[in-house]
Amino acid sequence: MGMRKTLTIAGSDSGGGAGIQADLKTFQERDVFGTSVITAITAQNTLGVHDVYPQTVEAVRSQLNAVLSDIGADSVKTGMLFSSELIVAVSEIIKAYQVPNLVIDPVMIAKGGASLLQKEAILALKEKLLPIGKVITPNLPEASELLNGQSIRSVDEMEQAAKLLHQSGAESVLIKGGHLEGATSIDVLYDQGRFYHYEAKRIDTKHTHGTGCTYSACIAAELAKGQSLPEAVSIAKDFITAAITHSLSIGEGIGPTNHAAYRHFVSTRI
Ligand SMILES: Nc1ncnc2c1ncn2[C@@H]1O[C@H](COP(=O)(O)OP(=O)(O)O)[C@@H](O)[C@H]1O
Ligand SMILES: Cc1ncc(COP(=O)(O)O)c(N)n1
Repeated sequence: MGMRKTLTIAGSDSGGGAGIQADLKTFQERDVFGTSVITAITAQNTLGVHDVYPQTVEAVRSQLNAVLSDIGADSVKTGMLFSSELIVAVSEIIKAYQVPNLVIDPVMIAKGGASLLQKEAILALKEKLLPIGKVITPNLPEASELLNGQSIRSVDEMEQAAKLLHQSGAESVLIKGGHLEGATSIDVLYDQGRFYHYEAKRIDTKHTHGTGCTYSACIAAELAKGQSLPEAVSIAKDFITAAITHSLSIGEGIGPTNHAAYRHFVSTRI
């Protein structure tokens, strides 16, 4: 059958820990062939985002057509999409090529506080992208934002929020609990009318740059290889937990996760 292919549509992180760079490193680790469409170039390091240079709609369309007209994709993930015009263009092309297994990571704000999605683009994300996705993977602030500011402070509230996001058009919803407190970090998946919990020991580290990107990239890679969504999330949870456990103290700020850690796997799941 040949190698499975996964496409990332995201922003470039010059610091190498998040965005396109995290995605391609993850695809390589998970044994899928990675392709990329760059929506924006960020000048970024572990201390924060210096500048954002969004690409034109034409540049994004052209990259998408180049990849999909020839190579194709068994799955795709979206990360930083920046504006509603880019979201509309990406949605139209994914739909036209009938690309399967769309994983939407609704990236909004970088850990240092820089905006990676314009406020007015949230509506386009909800109306155009959400309905064609297989799964959306918000962290807690992103899930709140998608639900018009509703607060989410517990696993019960994560379940309610996941159901609400499903009702608003997402096929399946994975809410990540990294921003909660407690001895463990719990993610909640709502898929086909069922809830799944993914729990791992909370690791005491500040080096979590690129966790969300890496997690969603791994889910997309596993879907490309034919795993069911609950199984893909389970593998990705192990992958991200190992990557955080062995995260890297690179730079002066929030260092990146270690994409190679899963290869030297240490079981950290509960
Ligand atoms: N300190 C931590 N220890 C263990 N797992 C974590 C930690 N922080 C985040 N995670 C996990 O990393 C993944 C990304 O979560 P999160 O930090 O919520 O997303 P984002 O990077 O999009 O803000 C989730 O599986 C979450 O549970
Ligand atoms: C280009 C780009 N995309 C996404 C993120 C978010 O990263 P995280 O996974 O830490 O939320 C980032 N900092 N830069």
